Amino acid sequence: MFPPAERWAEKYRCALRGVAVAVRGEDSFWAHIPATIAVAALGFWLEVSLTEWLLLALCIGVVLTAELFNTALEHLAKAVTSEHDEHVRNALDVAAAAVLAASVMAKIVGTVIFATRLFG
Ligand SMILES: Nc1ncnc2c1ncn2[C@@H]1O[C@H](COP(=O)(O)OP(=O)(O)OP(=O)(O)O)[C@@H](O)[C@H]1O
Repeated sequence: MFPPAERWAEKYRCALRGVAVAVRGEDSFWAHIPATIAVAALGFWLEVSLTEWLLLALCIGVVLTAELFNTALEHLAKAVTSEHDEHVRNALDVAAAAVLAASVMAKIVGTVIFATRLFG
């Protein structure tokens, strides 16, 4: 059955709390802010098309989503053990690799869009 409205409200409250936890506790989250501002500024300056805006927004969303999952795993890892554990290490490194992969892909898409506008 479809959850009642109060359950949805609770789900959204938890999700928004998750955003607050990630933004407050995670330095690397803030590293994406200058890049996001630079992308938006370049987008306005170079007057990118609607499709290009959507692609850029998708890239930013994917990077931030990967960062949220990475932060979630870091919290879980801290709860599981404070000892050195190779499985925890692998899980955290793979999560960090996901952020790296999303960031590299976003940089490629952004560079192609802006370079095409500048030199195309
Ligand atoms: N319990 C553990 N066992 C083994 N390796 C670990 C463990 N905790 C962390 N590591 C290693 O340290 C790396 C960094 O861990 P983590 O991301 O939790 O710390 P951090 O440097 O504080 O990161 P951030 O600044 O993003 O919070 C991990 O990618 C992993 O390789």
